[in-house]
Amino acid sequence: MAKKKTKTKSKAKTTSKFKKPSFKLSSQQKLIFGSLLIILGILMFVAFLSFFFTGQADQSTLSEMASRDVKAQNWLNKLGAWTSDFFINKGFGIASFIFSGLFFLSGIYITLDINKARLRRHWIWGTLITIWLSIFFGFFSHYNDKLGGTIGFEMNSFFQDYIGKIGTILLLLFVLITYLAIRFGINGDTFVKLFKRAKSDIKNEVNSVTDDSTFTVDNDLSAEAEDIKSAFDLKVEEPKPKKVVKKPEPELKQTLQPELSVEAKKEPETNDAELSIEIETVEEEISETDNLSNKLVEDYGQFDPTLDLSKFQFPPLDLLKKYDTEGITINQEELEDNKNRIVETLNNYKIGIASIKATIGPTVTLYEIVPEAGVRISKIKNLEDDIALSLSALGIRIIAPIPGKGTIGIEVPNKNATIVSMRSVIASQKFQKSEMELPIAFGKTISNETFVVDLARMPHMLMAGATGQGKSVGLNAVLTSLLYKKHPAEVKFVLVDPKKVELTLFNKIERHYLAKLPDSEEAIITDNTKVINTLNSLCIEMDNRYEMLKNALCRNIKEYNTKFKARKLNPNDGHHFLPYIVLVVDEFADLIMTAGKEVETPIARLAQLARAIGIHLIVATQRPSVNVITGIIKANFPARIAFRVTSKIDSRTILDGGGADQLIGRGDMLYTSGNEITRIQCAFVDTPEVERITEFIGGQKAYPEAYLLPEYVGEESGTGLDNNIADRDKLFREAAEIIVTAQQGSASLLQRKLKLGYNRAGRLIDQLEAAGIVGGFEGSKARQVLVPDFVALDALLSNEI
Ligand SMILES: Nc1ncnc2c1ncn2[C@@H]1O[C@H](COP(=O)(O)OP(=O)(O)OP(=O)(O)O)[C@@H](O)[C@H]1O
Repeated sequence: MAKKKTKTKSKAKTTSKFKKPSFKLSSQQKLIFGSLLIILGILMFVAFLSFFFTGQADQSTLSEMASRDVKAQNWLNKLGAWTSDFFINKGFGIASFIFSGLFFLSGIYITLDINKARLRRHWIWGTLITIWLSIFFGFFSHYNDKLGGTIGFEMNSFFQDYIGKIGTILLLLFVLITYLAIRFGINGDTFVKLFKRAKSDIKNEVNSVTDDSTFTVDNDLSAEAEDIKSAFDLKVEEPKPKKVVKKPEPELKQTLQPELSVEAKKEPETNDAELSIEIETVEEEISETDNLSNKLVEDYGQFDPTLDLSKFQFPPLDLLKKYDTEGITINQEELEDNKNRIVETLNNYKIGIASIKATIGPTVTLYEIVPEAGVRISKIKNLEDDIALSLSALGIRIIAPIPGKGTIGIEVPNKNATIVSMRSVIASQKFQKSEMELPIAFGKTISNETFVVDLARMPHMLMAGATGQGKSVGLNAVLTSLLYKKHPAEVKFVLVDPKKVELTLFNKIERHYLAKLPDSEEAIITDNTKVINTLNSLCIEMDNRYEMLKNALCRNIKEYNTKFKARKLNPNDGHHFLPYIVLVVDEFADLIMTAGKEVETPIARLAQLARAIGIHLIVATQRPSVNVITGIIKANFPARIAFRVTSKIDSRTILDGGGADQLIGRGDMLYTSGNEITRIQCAFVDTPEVERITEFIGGQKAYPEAYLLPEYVGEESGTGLDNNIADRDKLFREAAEIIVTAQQGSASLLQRKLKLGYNRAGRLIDQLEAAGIVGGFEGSKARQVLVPDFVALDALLSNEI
C-alpha cells in the first residue's frame, strides 16, 4: 500500500513538472470524493422515498423554496422536496431511484478504486434503463403521474401519437430484447436451453417424487433425516440420495449439508445462458525502466543535448545582407506585352485561348493558359521554340498540363530578375516556425512563396548544374539554413571539397559543427584518399548506430533521441545522443573519375541504408553524365536539384526529363522529390555573408574537438608485399586475370578496368608481385607478366592453397 502511495505521489510530481493536465486523483482525494458520492446517493434515496409520502403536501412549498419560514414535509426538508420533485415529478418517475443507486455505486467504485470502465458501463446502462422504465410507466400515468414522471409521460405520448399504443409497446419490447441480447448475450439458443431445462426440471421433479418414495421404502430413512430434508427443501438428484442414506445416522446431517452447496453451485449453471463476458480493462503497469527514467527525469529534468554549449547563440539575421532590389515589382507593360505575344503566336497556329492568367515570381512569370475546347496539348508543347522566338527570350519552359490544375503553363523570364536574399527566406515565418528535423530554406517558388523542405525526409539530395549556374551558392544556402536552425549538438557536417576553395570558410566552425576522422588534421576533406576513408568510416558509424537503435528497440533516430532525452537509455550501455550527420560532397564527378568504385560503393551503401539513423547525403556535380550519376546512385537519391545544364541529355540524367536546359542560370533551379517538378529561385548567399556567420559561430565557446567519426583502417595501411593469402584484396583474382589477359603489368590498367583508385591498384600490383604473377618494378616500363595464360594462372593459384 505504502509502495502504491509513493508511486502515485511521484507520478503526480512528474506530471506537475510537465504541466500536463492530469485528472488522476490521489487515494485521499478518492476517499473524499467517493464518500461524498455515497452520501449523495443515500440522500437522494431518502428524499425520493419520502417524496411518495410527502410529495403531495410539499407541492405548494416548491414555489417558495427561498423563504426560510416555509417548511417542507420531506424528510430532507426543502432540498429533499426540490430534488425529488425535480427527479421524480419533472424527470423520470420512480425510475429515478436508479440514479440514487448509481451515485452510491460510483462512490464505492471511486473509494475502493475499482475498474472505471465497469462504472462507466453501469452509468450508460443505468441511464438507458431509467429512460426505458419511465416510458414504460408512462402508460400508467393516468393512475399515478409519479410513476413515469413528466419525461416518461411526454415521451410515451410522443410515441403513441406516431405509432400508437401497440406500436409503443412493441417498440419497448424490442428495446428490451436488444438490451438483454447486448447486456447478457441472450440469443435464440438461450430460449431453447431454458425450455429444455424447464423440461428436465419437471422431469427431475417427477423423478424425485418417485425416488422419494423408494427412498423411504428402500433405505429406511429415519424420521430425523426426513425432517432435515424437508426443512432444506432439497431437490434430491438420482444417484445422491442413495449415497446419503447409506451413511450412518449421525453423519447424515454432514452429508446433507454439502448437498446444500451442491444446489448453490447449480445456480450459475441455471444462469449460464444469461452470462455475459465483462472485459476488465487493466490499467497499464509502469515498468521498472519507466519508473527509473521517470525518477531520473524528475530529479534532473529531461536530458538536454545542448547543455555542453548551453550559452550557444544562433547567428542573428543581421549577418545576412539586405538587398534593395528585393520584392516583386509588377511591370504592367511587360506583362501586357508578353501576353499579347503569346496569344498572337498561338493564334498564328490556330490555337484559341479561353483565358490567360499571370503569376509573377522573382525571376520568371508564369502565364497560365486555358486553351479553347478541342485544342491538342501536344500542339502547344511543340511550339515551345516558336513562342521563345516571338518573345525573344531565353529560358521559356512550357508545362503542359500543370499537374493538378488542368491549365497549360508558360514560364517567361522577367526582364529584371529580383534577387532572393538568404535573409528573406531565413526570416520567413515558414522557415522560422517549421517543425522539421533538418529544415532547408531553398529560395522562392514561382508564386513567390518561400520554399522550405526537410532534408531528413528527402532523405538524400543530388544537385547538378553546369559551371557558374549557382551550385556552390545552393550548397551554402543549405548549410546556412541548418546553421540558423540547428544547435551544434544536433547536427554535424562532413564536408568534402575537392576544389579546396568552396567550403574552406566552414573551417572556422570545425569544433562546433564539423565531423572528421580521428587522425586527420583538417575537418574539410580535400584529398581523395581521405574521402574513401571518411565514407567507409561513415559506413561504420551507420552500422554502429543501427546496433544502438536495435538495442534501444527504436526504429529511427528520432525515436532513439526522444527515448534518450527521456532518460530511458543508459549511457553506461553505450547509448548517447545522436546528432544528425550531413555529408556534403562538392564535385562528385571528380571523385568518381579518380576513385571510381571505391567511392561509389560506400556512397550507395549510405544512400540505401542511412536514412533511419540520421546520415543524409548531399552530392553536387557539374557533370551529370551517366558514368558519374550511375543507376545505383540515382536510384537512391530521390530528391534532385537541377541548376541550368548545357544539354537536354544532362537534364534527363538528373531530372528524368527535360527542363533544366531551359533555365536561365544564376540560381534558377528545378527541384523534384518524386513526380512533381518545382521551379525555384535559389536564395543568394554571398561569401562575405557566410564568412560573417562562420566567424560569429566560430567566436563562441566550442567543443574541445570536432565530432569524431569511427576509425577506419584504410587499404593502403596493409603491408603490400607480403604474400598472405588471407589478406589479399577482394579483387585479387579479377586483377590477376586482367593482367594475364593483357600481358601487361601496370597499375593504371587495373585502375581503368576495375575503376579503382591509384592506391588500391598499386597495392594489387604489389600482391600480384608477391604471388609471382608479375615481375619487379622496372621504372617507367610496365612490369613483366610471369604467367602466360589462364591455365598457368589457375595452376599457380590452386597450388597456393
Ligand atoms: N541564387 C542566386 N541568385 C543570384 N545570383 C546567383 C545565385 N546563384 C549564383 N549566382 C551567381 O552565379 C555565380 C556563380 O555561382 P556559383 O559559384 O554558385 O556557381 P557554381 O555552379 O558553383 O559554379 P562552379 O561549379 O564553377 O563552382 C555567383 O557568383 C553569383 O553571381
